[in-house]
Formats: sequence, structure tokens, C-alpha cells
Amino acid sequence: MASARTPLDDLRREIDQIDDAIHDLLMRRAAVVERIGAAKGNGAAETGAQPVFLRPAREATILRRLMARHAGTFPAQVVVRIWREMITAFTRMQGPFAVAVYAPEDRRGFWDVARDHFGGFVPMTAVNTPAAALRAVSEGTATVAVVPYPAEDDSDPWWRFLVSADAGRPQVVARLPFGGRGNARGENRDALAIAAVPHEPTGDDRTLLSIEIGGDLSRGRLKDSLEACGLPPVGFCTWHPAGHATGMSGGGPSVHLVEIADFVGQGDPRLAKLLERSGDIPVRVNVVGGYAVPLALG
Ligand SMILES: C=C(O[C@@H]1C=C(C(=O)O)C=C[C@H]1O)C(=O)O
Repeated sequence: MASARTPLDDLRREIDQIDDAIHDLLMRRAAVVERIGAAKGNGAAETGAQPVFLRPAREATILRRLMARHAGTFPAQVVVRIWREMITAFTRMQGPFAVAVYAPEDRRGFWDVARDHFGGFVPMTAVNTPAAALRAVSEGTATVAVVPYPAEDDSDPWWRFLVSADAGRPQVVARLPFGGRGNARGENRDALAIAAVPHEPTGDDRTLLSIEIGGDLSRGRLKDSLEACGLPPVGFCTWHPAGHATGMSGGGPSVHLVEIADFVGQGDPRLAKLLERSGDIPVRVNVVGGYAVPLALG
């Protein structure tokens, strides 16, 4: 004799229906993404450039919108984690996608952070130096490089390889983790993602500028100039090319990586103003990318 249906059976039946609905929507989303990929691919063919389908600004906007409507007891960080897995899968449906991550044997934290962001099925290679990760992107063997967030005391910083005005060059496109560190191993240092994708605004952004200075201009004066031009600096790293003493007070050519608490595009009039203010001192400014400010999830 068949046993009677219990309340638990009814609830599980309801779960099965919900799973079908979620799955149907995933397949529907995939069909739309196929059309998006076709639309982007046509544009890239016109310029002859190798198409990159990743759009970090759009991804950040999607996740911020979802977090703003999220309610209930299901953890917000897990929603982000699920969407991160989905978004890379949907990006990979459009074209090749691979990640090169700075993750030497003794520093696996960056691998975990990269895997959480780009998902468990993306082709991902560990390399022993940030420069090797950037090279993989320049040479086209990786779409994205994951490298440590710059530190003040790096004597040979990776970001010097991004100091260029070439169109289509790799740029900083995201800061990781975007939705919390979870159970990632290792040191508590954030990472930056680098790809040949333009820096696009999301409404809450940071921009990284490289500022090359050919003469004697102290960091203090540079900070004052940036403030005066409406470019509030919130982070500062300095690299002195080999052969010059390090120090904060100028005394030779220097290259600064300055983080600005705003979106700044390459044609932004504030950059022209900064050049005007430098007078006779040779100064070159380039946008080396930027990122959508990560989510602050409790
Ligand atoms: C679908 C797109 O391509 C990629 C995948 C996205 C997604 O799954 O929503 C969002 C941005 C892109 O990285 C898109 O550009 O809209």
C-alpha cells in the first residue's frame, strides 16, 4: 500500500518546481547572451581587433542592482558568488576566455580570489610573477591577468608595464574580491584584474592614473595640484626608474600611480588642467584603468 503524502513531500515538490523555473530562466538567459555575443562580435570584426567579451562595468552594475533588491535570509554574498559563476560562463559562451593569476606556491590566496570571481570552470593558469600574468594578456594567451593590488613598497611594480597611451592596451578593469573574501586562503590583500577592455563608468568608481614626471616636482605638490583640479587622490605609489634615488621629494624622473575617487576617462578636461598647472615641468598623464567600487556586504 502506498504511504500517504506528507507535508515534506509537498514542500519538496514545490522545490522541484522552483528548480525547474530557475533552470528554465538560466537557459533563457543563455539564449539572450548568444544574441549579445553576436552583436559584440560584429563590432570587433570591423576594427580587426581580437574581441574581448568581458564587460566588468556592466557586471558590477548587475550585481549592485541585485544587492539593492535582495531581501530575506538567503546570504547576499552567496547570491554574488552564484552570479559570478554564471557571468563568466555567459562571457565564455561568447568567445575564448582564460585567466592568468599571480599565485606562486606560497601565495595561493590570489588563486582563490580569482576562482571565486571568474568561477570554477574557467581555464586558469598560475604564474610566478605579476609581470608574467600581464605578459599572458599582452600576448593573447590569457584574457585577464589577476595581480596584487599595488603596494607602496614595491620597488619594481608591475603597474609600470601599463604606463602607455596605446589604444586597446591592457588596463585595470576590476578589483577583487567584489562581494567579500569568503573562505579564500592566504594574505588579506586584494587583487586587480587587468584586461584589454576600456574603463567604463558605473556610478561609483575609482580610476588609476599614471603620472610621469620628468623634473623636480614633490609628491606633496602633485597631490595639491590633483586636488585643485578636482581629482581627489586616495592612493599613491611611486616608482623611480633604475639609477635614481628613491624618495618622496622628487630629484629625478618618477612615475606615480595615483588612485582617484571618481571615474576619469582619458579625455577628461581635469587631466588637461593638471598638465596646464605643471608649467615647465614635463608631465605625462594616462588613465591605466579603474574599477567599480566593490560591494560592502555585512
Ligand atoms: C552578456 C554580456 O557579456 C558578459 C556577460 C554578462 C552577463 O552574463 O550578464 C555581463 C557582462 C559581460 O561581461 C554583456 O556584455 O551584456
